[in-house]
Amino acid sequence: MAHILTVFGTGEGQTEKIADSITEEFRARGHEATTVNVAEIDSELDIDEFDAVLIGASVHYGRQQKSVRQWVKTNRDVLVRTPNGFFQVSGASGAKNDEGLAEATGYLDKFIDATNWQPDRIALFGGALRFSEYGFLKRALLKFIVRNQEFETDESGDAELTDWESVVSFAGEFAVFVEERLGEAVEAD
Ligand SMILES: Cc1cc2nc3c(=O)[nH]c(=O)nc-3n(C[C@H](O)[C@H](O)[C@H](O)COP(=O)(O)O)c2cc1C
Repeated sequence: MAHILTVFGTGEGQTEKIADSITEEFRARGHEATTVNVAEIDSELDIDEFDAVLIGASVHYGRQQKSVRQWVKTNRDVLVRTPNGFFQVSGASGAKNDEGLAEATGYLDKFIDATNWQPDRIALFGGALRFSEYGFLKRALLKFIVRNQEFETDESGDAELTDWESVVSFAGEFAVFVEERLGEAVEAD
């Protein structure tokens, strides 16, 4: 059994929902999982005590949370010698076309450049567009950002672009990668 740390940044909670789903899958596979919001992280948390580290961040105005970038930079030395992964949540990844993928990959490349960290495993997930919960300015800006995107909305005009099956399968693949790196065989339930 591995102890996997997941650290995530979130603006409106979608990345937390995704981190929770990943955590559930780690536990279902017999691993211990600790999941923390980077904004609430305990300064005493010692990442050396974990067997693997997964980082998650969402994209707002073209960038991931500064606090996530900062945390990665601070912990980079330990991170690179621990099995690690990164998942990014964005509106662009919810677009099922090449432009969306190119945009999401562009955000990721900037993150890798800024942190000087090349994650072992990477996933790009679509986020959620909760227009009904934003104020006027935020709603207008987000509508502009996703203007070329097609998506289905619910009765309040919101859209969840997250493919939950991909989230669970990434969690499973990451768990297997960690097991292999640790040379352990963990029996799935
Ligand atoms: C103010 C705002 C700005 C956003 N900017 C972008 C953006 O530049 N590119 C993009 O692909 N998605 C953008 N999004 C979509 C978010 O990535 C998406 O809503 C995601 O689910 C947010 O995750 P979170 O709730 O964990 O913060 C933006 C969303 C908001 C609310």
